[in-house]
Order: sequence, then structure tokens, then C-alpha cells
Amino acid sequence: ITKEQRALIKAILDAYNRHQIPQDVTKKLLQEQYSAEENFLLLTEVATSQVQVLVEFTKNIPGFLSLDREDQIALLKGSAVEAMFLRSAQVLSKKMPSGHIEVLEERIRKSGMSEEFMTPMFNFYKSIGELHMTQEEQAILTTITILTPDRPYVKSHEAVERLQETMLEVLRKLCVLQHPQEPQYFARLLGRLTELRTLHHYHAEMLTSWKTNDHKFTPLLCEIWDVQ
Ligand SMILES: CC1(C)[C@H]2CC[C@]1(C)[C@H](OC(=O)c1ccc(O)cc1)C2
Repeated sequence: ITKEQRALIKAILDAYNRHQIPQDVTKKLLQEQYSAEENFLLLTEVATSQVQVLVEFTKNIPGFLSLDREDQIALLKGSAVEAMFLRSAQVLSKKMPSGHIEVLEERIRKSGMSEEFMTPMFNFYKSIGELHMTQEEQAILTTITILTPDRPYVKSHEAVERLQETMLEVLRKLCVLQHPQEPQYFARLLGRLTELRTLHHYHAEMLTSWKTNDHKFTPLLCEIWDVQ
């Protein structure tokens, strides 16, 4: 790993750790009662907070702010769902303080979300947990997801691809260094990104089903996911 790559990892890890969901939001997960309505409101708060965290984290990705402004928006809108699932999977799989995991799972199960969406989502959380990713790997993998060139409406495809390739090379080296006994580890991480795209599709259906049941989203969530 070169000096520049080490600096890149440090910058991304610092940003990743600096921007986390505020304590008061995660504390609420434990306190509020369990009605479907209350659960949905809590998940709305978690999702809104995660999008805010995502925007702040993305601004700290070296090179991101020098991309075309409209492309920055297109990347954020295109990657928000995947970055959210990645982040929540890491939170859920990282042994949260006792009981938090069950509580969040319980609230997700009782939030009016359809069953068929639950299974793939919890399978994804399990598959992320089994990887035992280091903090650096989590932060770089999230960065790679955000810097996906083939999101809708991205104009300078090559500029985004160059940034993503830099990150992919850093992650590849990290995996070799941190998981020497698992030569396929890097490939397994990239395989998770494919699974994330499936969740992205399910998520759109989840939003529609919540919408038809007259659930209200926050303005930020409506904006990032083009929901009326
Ligand atoms: C853990 C999750 C990633 C999983 C279940 C809650 C999440 C934060 C996310 O919720 C929403 O997208 C969402 C969208 C709109 C809304 O009003 C509430 C939640 C899907």
C-alpha cells in the first residue's frame, strides 16, 4: 500500500466514523412503544438520519466534490438505498449493545413492511455479518458503492469510474493484507454489492407499499427517492 493510498484510507475512515447516526435516534429505538405506527415513525427517523449521514460522509470522499455538481446529486440519489443497507447491516452485524439488534429487527418486522421484503433484507444482514469486515473495509466498500458510474443520469461516466477504480485497488490491497488466509475475500466483498442491487429493487417496492398505505415520509426521503 503506497503512502497516498494510506492517506486515502485514513481520510475515508475518519469521515466514516465522524458521521454516524446520533445517539438519541438509536436510543429511541429502545424506548418508544411497539405500535406499527410508532415503529414506522422510528424507521423514518433512522432512514432520514442515515441519508443525512450519507450526504456528509460523501462530501469527504477525496475527489467527490470535484465531480460535476449534477453528477454528485445523481450519485447520491442512486446510491442512497445501497449505502443505507450497507451501513445498517454493519450496525446490525457489529454486536450492538445488548438487545439493540433484536429491537431494531423487531421494529422493522412490525413496521408494516411486507414479508417478501424482510427475508432478502435479513439474509443480507447475515451475509454481511459473516464477513467480519474491518472498519476500513466497511468504509471503502461504502465509498465504492457511492462511486458507481452506471447510476441513472450520471454524465461524466469516466470521471466517476476513475475514482471508483482507485478505491477498488485500495480495497483489493487491504483485503490481501487483512485476510491473507482468504484469497477470495475481495471477490466476496464485491459479491455483496451485487446483492445490494437486488435489495435496491425490493426497496422501491417497499416504498410504494408504504405509500399506498398512506404512510408519510420526510421531505428529505421524498427528495432523495423522488417520491411525491
Ligand atoms: C434498516 C433500513 C435500511 C431498512 C428498514 C429501515 C431502514 C432504515 C430503511 O427504511 C427506509 O428506507 C424507510 C423509508 C421511508 C420511511 O418513511 C421509513 C423508512 C429500510
